[in-house]
Amino acid sequence: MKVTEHLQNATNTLFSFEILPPVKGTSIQSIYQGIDPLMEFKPPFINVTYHREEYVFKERENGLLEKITIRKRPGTVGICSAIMNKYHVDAVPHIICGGFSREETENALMDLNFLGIDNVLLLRGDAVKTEPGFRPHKDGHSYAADLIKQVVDLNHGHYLDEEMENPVPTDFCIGVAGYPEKHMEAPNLSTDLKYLKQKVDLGANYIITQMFFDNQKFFDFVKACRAAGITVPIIPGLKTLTTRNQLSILPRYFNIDLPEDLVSAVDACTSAKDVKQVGIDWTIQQCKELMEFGVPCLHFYTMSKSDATVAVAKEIF
Ligand SMILES: NC(=O)C1=CN([C@@H]2O[C@H](COP(=O)(O)OP(=O)(O)OC[C@H]3O[C@@H](n4cnc5c(N)ncnc54)[C@H](O)[C@@H]3O)[C@@H](O)[C@H]2O)C=CC1
Ligand SMILES: Nc1nc(=O)c2c([nH]1)NC[C@@H]1CN(c3ccc(C(=O)N[C@@H](CCC(=O)O)C(=O)O)cc3)CN21
Repeated sequence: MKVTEHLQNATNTLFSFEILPPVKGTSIQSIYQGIDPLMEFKPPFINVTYHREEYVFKERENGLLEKITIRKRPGTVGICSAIMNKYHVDAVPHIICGGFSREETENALMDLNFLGIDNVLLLRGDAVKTEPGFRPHKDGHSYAADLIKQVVDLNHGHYLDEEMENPVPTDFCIGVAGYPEKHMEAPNLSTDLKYLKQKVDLGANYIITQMFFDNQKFFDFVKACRAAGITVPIIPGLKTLTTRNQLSILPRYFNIDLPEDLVSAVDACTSAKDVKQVGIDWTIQQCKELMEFGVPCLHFYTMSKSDATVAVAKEIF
């Protein structure tokens, strides 16, 4: 079932979460271990991130370094299928532009279609860590908007090969990312919002936001979206702060601010356990306010570690 149908049918705030494929060489059990403890909160859908190739440098016998391209975390399509089979909930694969040609993307979409997966979250993807900025694949897309066009085309039965006879159209429900504190590369929030509106106008059915720790930022964002004519559901994305290091990691990776009260509460902690509890309590408070605001769903970035999200969900759902 489509995410938008889950949202329409819901009588209460929904719970959903996101996992990432484990590194190559790990068993599927490691995924189930991250999901099992969260199933009691009845997620109607689970997101699975998509990962492009990365570069590693291996030293050769002659001492020179060899640049090798690997995909550390393949398997999104297979994991989505496994999740749907095992838990009977919907899986939402992320599809990214970076690192993939249009043809490779179409092939992944075919597999999803054959597997009965009718949801996708369409993203541009991050820059490769060793590169200064995002570089599109030579036969791929530069922006999430272009990927949306490709999926909408397929939904209308238009494949890359225009000469196909009577191709069967797909029927994907399309999610996209939104940034309450603007995307790190956007010159300002209103320009970012203009591109978000473009994604919705092209066919995105709902928005999931980047994590934020100050609910006011989310409330203002929803208001700005509505004022800009964006009418689709907006799902808040939440991450529980679990370590002191994240005070500097999260702002740097995700271009977000951490509220002063949260930072002082973490500063006052004397153990790692205390820090985690502060993070959990903060997310619980965020969830309560967001529910009061009337969000359709609370989406958790668990990144396959379920314990903090379990602690939050126990208080909320
Ligand atoms: N790996 C994952 O599963 C997830 C990744 N992300 C990350 O979110 C980031 C960006 O993805 P999206 O939001 O989908 O990208 P996007 O293509 O919507 O936007 C990327 C940037 O380009 C700008 N932009 C958009 N359209 C433009 C246009 N037509 N002309 C000029 N500028 C334009 C935006 O303002 C933004 O700064 C990436 O860093 C992605 O990896 C977000 C959520 C999950
Ligand atoms: N720009 C961007 N890229 C992403 O891949 C991404 C987003 N935003 N926002 C939504 C989700 C949330 N994502 C993530 C990714 C990692 C952590 C995380 O907890 N990272 C570790 C540090 C990782 C490291 O050191 O490599 C942490 O301890 O916070 C959280 C959310 C992935 N997604």
